[in-house]
Amino acid sequence: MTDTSAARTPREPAPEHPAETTAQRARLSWSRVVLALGSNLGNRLETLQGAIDEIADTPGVTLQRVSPVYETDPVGGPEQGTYFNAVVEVRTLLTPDLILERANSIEEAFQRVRVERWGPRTLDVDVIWFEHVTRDDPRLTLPHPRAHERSFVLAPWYDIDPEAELPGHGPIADLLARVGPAGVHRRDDLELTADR
Ligand SMILES: Nc1ncnc2c1ncn2[C@@H]1O[C@H](COP(=O)(O)OP(=O)(O)OP(=O)(O)O)[C@@H](O)[C@H]1O
Ligand SMILES: Nc1nc2c(c(=O)[nH]1)N=C(CO)CN2
Repeated sequence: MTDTSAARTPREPAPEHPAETTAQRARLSWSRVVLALGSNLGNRLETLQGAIDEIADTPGVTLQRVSPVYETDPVGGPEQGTYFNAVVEVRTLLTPDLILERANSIEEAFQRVRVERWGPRTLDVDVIWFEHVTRDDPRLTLPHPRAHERSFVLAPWYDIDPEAELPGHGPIADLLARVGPAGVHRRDDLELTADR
């Protein structure tokens, strides 16, 4: 197929920046994205709320939905304390790479230190699903390569979007039924808020 993105017809508006192509401008549309948050060190609830506030403060990102909090048994890694997990849905103008960059910088703001794989952490922010995007890149795999088998992701996600589907794996309702409810407990006595 011929790439006609650089060819402009006389009726097409001039780019705002001389180097900006039609294709680049077309990318400025809102995408839905699901992010998963986890914490098992320090004040877990305060950390999750702080991360949500940072996400909401990100230019080009609007927070749509925040899940209930789940207390969950650690999966993998060394012996460690239980996690608080939650999921948020946002809409964004940012690219997947920029969303990952932002997720990593929010982790760093909460003194996340990478010591060992699946080890305890103050904050983990994973990109679970990015509308219309699948990719195999190890720096950013979409959807998240382990989301389909993680009840600590599926249970809170199901609460805010029971119809959601994971590309390549099917409806999250089916995935959640498959992994079962063991090790995840909804903490209805705790709340995260979208509007602070
Ligand atoms: N969808 C994704 N979301 C977040 N990080 C990803 C994703 N796909 C690939 N990565 C890469 O995975 C690397 C390790 O991420 P991280 O340290 O958060 O792993 P983890 O939380 O310990 O384990 P897991 O990847 O199983 O959730 C990151 O440097 C990141 O570049
Ligand atoms: N319960 C629970 N277990 C985990 C979690 C997590 O967020 N919750 N995150 C991990 C790496 O992303 C590994 N194991």
